[in-house]
Amino acid sequence: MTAPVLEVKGLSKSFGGVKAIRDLSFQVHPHDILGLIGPNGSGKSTTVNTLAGVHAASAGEIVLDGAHVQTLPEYERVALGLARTFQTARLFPEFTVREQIALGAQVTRRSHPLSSVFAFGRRSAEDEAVAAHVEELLDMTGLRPVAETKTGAISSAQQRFLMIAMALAARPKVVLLDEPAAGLVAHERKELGRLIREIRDSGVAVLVIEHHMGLIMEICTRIVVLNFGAKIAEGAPEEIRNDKAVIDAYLGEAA
Ligand SMILES: Nc1ncnc2c1ncn2[C@@H]1O[C@H](COP(=O)(O)OP(=O)(O)OP(=O)(O)O)[C@@H](O)[C@H]1O
Repeated sequence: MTAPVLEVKGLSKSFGGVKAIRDLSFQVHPHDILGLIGPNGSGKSTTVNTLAGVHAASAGEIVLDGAHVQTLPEYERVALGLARTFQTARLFPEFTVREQIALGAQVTRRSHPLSSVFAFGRRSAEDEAVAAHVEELLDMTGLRPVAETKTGAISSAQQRFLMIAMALAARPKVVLLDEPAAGLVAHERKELGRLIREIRDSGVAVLVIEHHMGLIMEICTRIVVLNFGAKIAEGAPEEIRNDKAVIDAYLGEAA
């Protein structure tokens, strides 16, 4: 088996007396779409925020492609290959979709973040490479028709796809998707499922938190289930669907 691209070992996070994550361990491999599910308040968001560096871990290790990152700030984790999306859109409404995606690439760049979009004199080879990647991402995420539209004027579904494009612009090894299907209707969810598989096929491992069980069961290679901050099950979608502890804690109500 290939080495994991992301390894979480004994991770814990407490907020005062609240133990939001308890001794959590799992691995994400390069070809994984790993689902992280569980009831409300089970610790999913805290896990993503602790992996991304928004919260400092109380204990445990986070190993990204062999490097311990648990003490690094958020932007350094992004630069090392851990990108994420957010539950709510964080966009500049006056930027066009193309400009906003280019902004997501800035962590990988030495020159001005928008020099691949605006003509600040001659473009460097780096600018050309970023601009070409932005064009690929416009096609991959289906945002090409709104490339010149301001982000404040696109639909909320398009904003969700845009956040994914921004995360991918940082050329991550792993992308953390935080409830990407929230607010999407059936055909948009189908498109999202296609995109997530394409992301994985392009060599970027995916960790996805999602409440929509249809999508999770359809796209995930493996699923980790949390309850009260602890892992109660891990396995393939079929195993999780039939796991008694998972049905009792979560699927009974979600199904
Ligand atoms: N900043 C915080 N300060 C104090 N407690 C927090 C904080 N963030 C989360 N918690 C607590 O940690 C526990 C886990 O919350 P978390 O938001 O991670 O769960 P979740 O599984 O993402 O829930 P949901 O599905 O509703 O988004 C909850 O008891 C929550 O109240």
